[in-house]
Amino acid sequence: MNAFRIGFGYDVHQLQPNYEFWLGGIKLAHEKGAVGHSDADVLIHVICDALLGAANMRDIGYHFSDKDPKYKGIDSKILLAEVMQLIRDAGYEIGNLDTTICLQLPKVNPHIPEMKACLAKVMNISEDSISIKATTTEWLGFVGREEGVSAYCVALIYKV
Ligand SMILES: Nc1ccn([C@@H]2O[C@H](COP(=O)(O)O)[C@@H](O)[C@H]2O)c(=O)n1
Ligand SMILES: C[C@@]1(CO)OP(=O)(O)OP(=O)(O)OC[C@H]1O
Repeated sequence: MNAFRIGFGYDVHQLQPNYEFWLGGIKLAHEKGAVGHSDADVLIHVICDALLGAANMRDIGYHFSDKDPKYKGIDSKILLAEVMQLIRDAGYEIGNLDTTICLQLPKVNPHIPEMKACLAKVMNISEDSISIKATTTEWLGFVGREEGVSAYCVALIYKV
């Protein structure tokens, strides 16, 4: 049975002062931002990894190397659009995505509708296909110490 395939993504980025905080395609106002070679949008990165994993097409760093100056500071929405092209070129469409952001502060719930609208537009899928959830880690670990943000995504894709 090859019609439906699932994929999983996990990623972490450091949080530091004087960096922008891009998450789910939008910029959050916060005293810390995410550090990476790209804009460090951890939610988009896990979506890319889950989709690539579902299609058995390696991972985000395989396609967009963090050693390549071409990707320095790049808007992760551009990478997501390229991943969607790879997935569709291989004959797949998205079933649904379910994601969890692990972040102590700030609260992201008020921003989730805007993130969903943004991602749905980039991916050309319905907002109903994208679930975004958030949790703190109750002040425990690197997330709890506000040293970093992590995220998880599971994705279902199917052959069209
Ligand atoms: N950065 C975050 C973290 C959590 N939320 C929302 O708050 C709820 C309670 O968080 P717990 O970690 O105490 O379970 C959580 O279910 C989310 O709805 C958030 O918006 N932003
Ligand atoms: C996105 C890429 C490329 O700019 O860089 P980062 O922003 O460092 O992100 P990460 O998830 O660590 O690795 C994937 C890289 O391909």
